[in-house]
Amino acid sequence: MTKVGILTSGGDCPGLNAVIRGAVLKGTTVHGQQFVGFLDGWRGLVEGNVMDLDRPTVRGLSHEGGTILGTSRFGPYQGPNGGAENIARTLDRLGVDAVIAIGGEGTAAASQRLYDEGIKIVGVPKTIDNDLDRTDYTFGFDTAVEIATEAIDRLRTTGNSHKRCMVLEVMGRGAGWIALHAGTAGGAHAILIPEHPETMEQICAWVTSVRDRGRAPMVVVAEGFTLPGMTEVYSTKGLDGFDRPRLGGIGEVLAPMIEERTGIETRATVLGYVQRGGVPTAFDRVLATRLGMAVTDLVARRQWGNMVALHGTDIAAVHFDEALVDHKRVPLERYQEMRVIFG
Ligand SMILES: Nc1ncnc2c1ncn2[C@@H]1O[C@H](COP(=O)(O)OP(=O)(O)O)[C@@H](O)[C@H]1O
Ligand SMILES: O=P(O)(O)OC[C@H]1O[C@](O)(COP(=O)(O)O)[C@@H](O)[C@@H]1O
Ligand SMILES: [Mg+2]
Repeated sequence: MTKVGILTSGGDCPGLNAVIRGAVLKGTTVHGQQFVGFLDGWRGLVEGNVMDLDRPTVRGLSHEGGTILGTSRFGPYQGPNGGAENIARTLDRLGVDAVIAIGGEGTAAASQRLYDEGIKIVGVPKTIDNDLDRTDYTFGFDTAVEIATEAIDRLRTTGNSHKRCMVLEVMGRGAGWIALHAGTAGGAHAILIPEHPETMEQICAWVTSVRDRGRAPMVVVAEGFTLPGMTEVYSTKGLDGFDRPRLGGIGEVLAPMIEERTGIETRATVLGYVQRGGVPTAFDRVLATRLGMAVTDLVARRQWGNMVALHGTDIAAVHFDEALVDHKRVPLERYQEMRVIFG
């Protein structure tokens, strides 16, 4: 019987538990596989820290946010027990034949490296920002868009009451998908994303034209947005575990600038981690469940070095290295499609 170890790595997002449940249910019933979970991402694999995963453990999990396995930004090459050789020994000791790594581009890069060094590993793509290439959507993104859209709807009523300009900052480090989708759904008057800088003059022109029609302007900005002339993303919170700037706060920077230049009272709201917490939407549960089920097929077929992906409505297999060539950013045409109705 094949024993499979599952781990969740990198930032969490709603749907991770549904992947775990999908994998355990299909893996045990269809492929006769047995499962354990590595605790806290790669750390559990490196340190050999596992929990059993069987049918009762995953009961009712698909609607639960977060990950029952825990996650971290610990890397598989970190520490005295890190590296492919040590990991192979640990897997041997635990009787684990294969690894399923659920994570984003960092996790996929680490998985690719381990695969190159002989570890039997497959993956499931995860990113709240929806910026992993070679998969149409990632689970968690739809939930984040839903939460951000509700925030826009709520900010709109208070903005209207006070005739204020409301700025909502959402996640999106290098890709503005959450801002674009939530801003579109919520009817924002301007959507600002990392891929396409806009000048302060243009932003204020949109805001002013909305006010001149007697409406309260709504601006949605992704945390990775930069104004022309800014050489770095806005960050005041130091670096994360992988030496990237911790983002957040560009909305608070823009609000007083808009107020000063337009004379319109402006308030900023940073949505932050609310976007990543709680119950996944039905769409995300379905996607996560299907990906979890499909990744057990990769194990059964011994398609090491691949991750599952959504292509249209089908689940496909994609090599880690193919998925890592590019980030999936918002194309200019896709942004311009909405930009024509800003203001
Ligand atoms: N190129 C790499 N080689 C080895 N390990 C990596 C690499 N990139 C990321 N990692 C490890 O994988 C962890 C997860 O990656 P990270 O980018 O934080 O999350 P995500 O998988 O969500 O993108 C990182 O904290 C790091 O320890
Ligand atoms: O504070 P943390 O956990 O590092 O996460 C914050 C960052 O992770 C993100 O949510 C993106 O992560 P993923 O795309 O890997 O899900 C960014 O939008 C945000 O800047
Ligand atoms: Mg990453």
